[in-house]
Amino acid sequence: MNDQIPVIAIDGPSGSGKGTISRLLAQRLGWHWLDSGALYRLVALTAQHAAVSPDDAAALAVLARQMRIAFPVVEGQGKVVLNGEDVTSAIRDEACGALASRVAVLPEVRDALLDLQRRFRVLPGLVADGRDMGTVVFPDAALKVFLTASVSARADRRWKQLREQGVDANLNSLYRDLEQRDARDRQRTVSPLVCAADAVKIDSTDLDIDGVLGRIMTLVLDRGIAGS
Ligand SMILES: Nc1ncnc2c1ncn2[C@@H]1O[C@H](COP(=O)(O)OP(=O)(O)OP(=O)(O)O)[C@@H](O)[C@H]1O
Ligand SMILES: Nc1ccn([C@H]2C[C@H](O)[C@@H](COP(=O)(O)O)O2)c(=O)n1
Repeated sequence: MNDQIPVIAIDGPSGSGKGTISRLLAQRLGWHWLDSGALYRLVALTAQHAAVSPDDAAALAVLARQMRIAFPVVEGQGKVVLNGEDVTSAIRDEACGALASRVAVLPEVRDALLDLQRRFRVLPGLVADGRDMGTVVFPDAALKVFLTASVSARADRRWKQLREQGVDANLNSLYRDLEQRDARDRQRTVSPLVCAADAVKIDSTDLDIDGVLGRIMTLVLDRGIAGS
């Protein structure tokens, strides 16, 4: 039974910093990391490659179950490999994120990814980030964090992130995209983005990355979830 293996669930809206914080936290603890959003992005990319409609729930679920995924670390960089192809950059573009948000509303797709996500729970522990880590996938997580930030702060961060990658993005359209994505993630009927009743809410609007990480590490140590 792997329910003895500790999980820290970090949920929140797009751009709140879940991925950055979870990766750093997993590194700090020496635990595994699950970026569940990457799985939905991989379904979206697979659907695009196979010319499957984002509304064809049954076909998408079949694709989701057939995906061969690996997360190797190459020269210190985490990579995402889908059916033998390096798709690390391809899954990160805004169009793929928007399509992922669409396929993620489908219960058949969510169901197809459930066991896959739970298989990441291996010793010594797992930091899992997404929208429903604390509510659906790991409801028994030792610590649940709901990370938020204002839409303006998130749009600004995304704009800077894209600029660093050499992508010329428009701040207003990023703001609108985030609002749309938030609405879809919060309003879907299955596993909507909600703060679990037993989650600790952290608003990172006025906190830097070290500030957020420091707060979570304090919770981890106070609760005796990990040694250091
Ligand atoms: N507290 C913070 N202060 C400033 N910048 C931050 C903070 N947290 C994250 N960032 C930056 O914001 C950007 C978005 O963060 P990240 O990709 O981790 O968000 P996310 O919630 O995982 O988004 P998504 O759900 O869309 O994958 C990154 O460039 C990251 O470095
Ligand atoms: N546990 C999850 C993770 C992600 N999604 C959906 C919602 C997002 O719009 C999309 C991409 O996620 P991101 O990489 O931006 O974190 O996937 C979800 O529904 N449940």
